[in-house]
Amino acid sequence: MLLHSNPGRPHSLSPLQADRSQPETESMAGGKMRKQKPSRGAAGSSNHYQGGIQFHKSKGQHILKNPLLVDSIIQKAGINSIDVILEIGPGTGNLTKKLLEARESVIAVELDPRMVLELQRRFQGTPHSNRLKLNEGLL
Ligand SMILES: C[S@@+](CC[C@H](N)C(=O)[O-])C[C@H]1O[C@@H](n2cnc3c(N)ncnc32)[C@H](O)[C@@H]1O
Repeated sequence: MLLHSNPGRPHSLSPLQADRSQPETESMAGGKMRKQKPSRGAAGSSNHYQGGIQFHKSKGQHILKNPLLVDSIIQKAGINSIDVILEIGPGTGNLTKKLLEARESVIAVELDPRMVLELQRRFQGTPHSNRLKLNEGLL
């Protein structure tokens, strides 16, 4: 979910909702995608993998695959460079990356420590890292 601080126009947009119109998603994180056979968890929810991370649908871990969809989310959110974005659940950071490239300041809160690690790996030492505040936790 994406929230941004535009005083005149409070707005939220859920990538999860946007994603449902797309086929099953699973790619595009920092490295190359390794395709593996999906498995079924004990609760019956299917999981899938990307770059060695197993995603849990029960936690809403549907990763944005299509860069055009990411662009469209950013465009529809109507954000601009003076906004501070609160991104709830950045996952592996595909949307985060585009936001940072668009010179946005991002506060990202992610409940899954594995994703937090992936985000740290992905953004640490990049030119954008000073505009990203990463927090592990539940919102
Ligand atoms: C749809 S995925 C993120 C997709 C991501 N935006 C992308 O660009 O690929 C949702 C993420 O939100 C996290 N999440 C779910 N509920 C949360 C909560 N209440 N607080 C923080 N993170 C949460 C999940 O662990 C998951 O990584």
